[in-house]
Amino acid sequence: MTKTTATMITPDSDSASAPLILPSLQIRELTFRWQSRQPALTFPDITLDAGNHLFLRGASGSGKSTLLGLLAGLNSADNGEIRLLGKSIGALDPSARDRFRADHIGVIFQQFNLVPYLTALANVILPCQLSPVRRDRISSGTRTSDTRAAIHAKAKTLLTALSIPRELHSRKPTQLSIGQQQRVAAARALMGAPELILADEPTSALDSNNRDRFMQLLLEMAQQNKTSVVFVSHDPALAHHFHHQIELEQPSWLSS
Ligand SMILES: Nc1ncnc2c1ncn2[C@@H]1O[C@H](COP(=O)(O)OP(=O)(O)OP(=O)(O)O)[C@@H](O)[C@H]1O
Repeated sequence: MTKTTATMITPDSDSASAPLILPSLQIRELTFRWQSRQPALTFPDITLDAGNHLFLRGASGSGKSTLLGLLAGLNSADNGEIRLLGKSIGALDPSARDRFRADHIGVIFQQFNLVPYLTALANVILPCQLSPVRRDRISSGTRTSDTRAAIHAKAKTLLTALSIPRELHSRKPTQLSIGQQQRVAAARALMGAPELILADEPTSALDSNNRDRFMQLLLEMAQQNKTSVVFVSHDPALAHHFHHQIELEQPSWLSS
């Protein structure tokens, strides 16, 4: 594991010398201001290669969730650039950004954001209903011509691999424990093998045994899919699971 504060930015994807495998994530000179009178949050330059896993930590208020929101395209940067899979997301209009997120990014939120009226299985299938790209990745990787059956089978396999037994697949999220809800959220993020998973403190409600087991399962499955992971937590005990780590510094106006 290396502690990374900044790495080299690779050439523009549009140029003739662009590498065949683009980094999952490139950030350059990024700043964001929640309110016009508030000083800007500034973020280190980062390059994360495809399939690598990055642990993003820092004190409360250092901007971890803000950065994840910028990467997910939920907010737009004031300055600087974010490239995901070689594409500058600031150049996309809001609907193209939503489409890009649905096709290429799995998100695990702090509160999991499972749809309460859908079963665990239906929650996991959801990304394939929102994205033909993720749907096609599953149907092209199977021998059956029945896409719906292939998607259901994949969702069940993922849930089972994440230790959600079959008898719980038809339960609604409120009928599951916090740890089970979290693993359903992880299965949903992994569905259709997105190139990047963004996870915001999904282990904060777990004891240390369940936390370590969850980390192992999530990162093993991401590795199988060659999915990059950016994982936010304030807990340094998780750092050893990752290829790289970055610590965000608390803004001086918060520490004074
Ligand atoms: N919606 C918002 N409106 C205004 N300011 C905000 C908003 N969200 C966050 N901030 C401010 O931006 C800064 C960074 O917040 P952020 O939530 O990104 O930090 P964090 O590192 O994720 O913190 P924590 O570990 O406590 O979750 C903080 O000073 C916070 O008060």
